[in-house]
Amino acid sequence: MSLSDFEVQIKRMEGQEDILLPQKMSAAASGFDLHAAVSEPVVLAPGERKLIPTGFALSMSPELEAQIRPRSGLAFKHGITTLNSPGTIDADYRGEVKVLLINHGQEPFVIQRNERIAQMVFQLVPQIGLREVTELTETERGSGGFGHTGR
Ligand SMILES: O=c1ccn([C@H]2C[C@H](O)[C@@H](COP(=O)(O)OP(=O)(O)OP(=O)(O)O)O2)c(=O)[nH]1
Ligand SMILES: [Mg+2]
Repeated sequence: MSLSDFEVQIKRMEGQEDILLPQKMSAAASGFDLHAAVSEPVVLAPGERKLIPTGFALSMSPELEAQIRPRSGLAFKHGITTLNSPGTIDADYRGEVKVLLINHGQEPFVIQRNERIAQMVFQLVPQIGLREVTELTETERGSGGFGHTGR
């Protein structure tokens, strides 16, 4: 199997010639790190959320999706995470990819242009057909959930 089984097209937004494109930081990293395409430094106050542009848009085949996930280092050190984690980039979305960051930390956090703010992981999406029925198959678990097997 080749190293790139799928080609995803990426297009810079206008005026973003200097923005770093998503980048894998190690050979087998699962995510491409995403860079902030802010025109000037952006401050996230404690508790504040902001939509941060990345400077690019994507085109991929319908069998794929991209997930926007937090970087654990930012989460651990600064309480910075993605609010809608994992964010969903639909295969047919052609707008700019954006990252919804929230500051769960105690200190203001400054985002600089081209800083790595999140990561993007591509996933296969099985094509599912939903079929309505009146009876579901029986299982041992049945409707037990939400901790019914204990803590
Ligand atoms: O973190 C994210 C999440 C979403 N999107 C873009 C791509 C995605 O395809 C689109 C819609 O996202 P989603 O389906 O999560 O949001 P929605 O509230 O259901 O909006 P819509 O009604 O447009 O589907 O917004 C991003 O750029 N970043
Ligand atoms: Mg949606």
